[in-house]
Amino acid sequence: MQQLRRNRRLRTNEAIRSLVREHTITPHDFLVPLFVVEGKGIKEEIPSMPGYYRYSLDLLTNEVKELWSMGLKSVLLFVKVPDDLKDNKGTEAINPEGLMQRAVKTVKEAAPDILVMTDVALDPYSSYGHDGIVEKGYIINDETCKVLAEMSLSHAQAGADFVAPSDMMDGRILAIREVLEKESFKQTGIMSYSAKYASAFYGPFRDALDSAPGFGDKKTYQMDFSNRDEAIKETLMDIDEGADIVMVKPGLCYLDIVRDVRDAVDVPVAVYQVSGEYAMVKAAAEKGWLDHDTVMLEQIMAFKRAGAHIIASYFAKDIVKLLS
Ligand SMILES: NCC(=O)CCC(=O)O
Ligand SMILES: [Mg+2]
Repeated sequence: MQQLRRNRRLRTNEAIRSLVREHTITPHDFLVPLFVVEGKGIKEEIPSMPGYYRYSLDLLTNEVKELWSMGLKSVLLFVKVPDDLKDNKGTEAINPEGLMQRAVKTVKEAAPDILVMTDVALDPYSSYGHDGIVEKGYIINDETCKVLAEMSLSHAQAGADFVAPSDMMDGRILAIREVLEKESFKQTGIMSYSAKYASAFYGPFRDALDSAPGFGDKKTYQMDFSNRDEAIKETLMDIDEGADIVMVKPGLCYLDIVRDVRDAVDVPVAVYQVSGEYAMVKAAAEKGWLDHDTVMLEQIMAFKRAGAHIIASYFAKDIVKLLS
């Protein structure tokens, strides 16, 4: 029989390949994580994240302007808190003059139309390096939610457009939503880290913020990486509690979860390509074992294919430079 269908006709050259391409990457896909420190004139490279930096507020301004000029219109802020300001309750997290609150204002001054999201979790503020208040070695849930709600309100008052709770306490989305509604921050959004797994891929990030847990691990609140169905339960509960955007984290090992969530929900889905994923590519490329740019592109495209609407990635600038 004569062969009538030949799939390779659609791969003949770049023109036809681009004509039939199912997914594309644009600067609008990205949420750019930014690490902020106290001080002046600081742009320090994170040792386990080559090419990624912590900025003091004065230098953050230039970075934000550059992102904006590249078409990167959304940032996600993290702060590195000095040790002497850490305690069990994360008191510094709700200081209206705290580093996060000042960072929000700095970013908005540098680029007034940029979308500012703030990390909401106690770990950078916790003397134990945990995402909640510790009592007898256990991270207590409901008391922690109250602090997270106060913290979210404080970020909204500083000008944050979205708060992004990354802690995995039960019921924190509802606690945050109620406080924001009551205090007339009805327009402030919540991007929930809904399905966040207890992962060793967060290692370099904990170096970046000096936020590694001082005892134990995070398995009593973050998800077990053996579980798939549980991600849907977590995600649907957060949507019921008022989450505007949901997230799966980490990224590459969890593409099945990204697709499951995308098929199950009617809100935008974000994925977080975490520090360890970034570090692996950088390290292999440095050794000459992988081609940095094509591997980076292939991974980012995998997130789009899996169904992510939003990609939080340390590669955002690299990608935009490569595509332009
Ligand atoms: N809440 C942020 C993290 O837990 C870690 C992110 C990363 O490893 O990039
Ligand atoms: Mg949950």
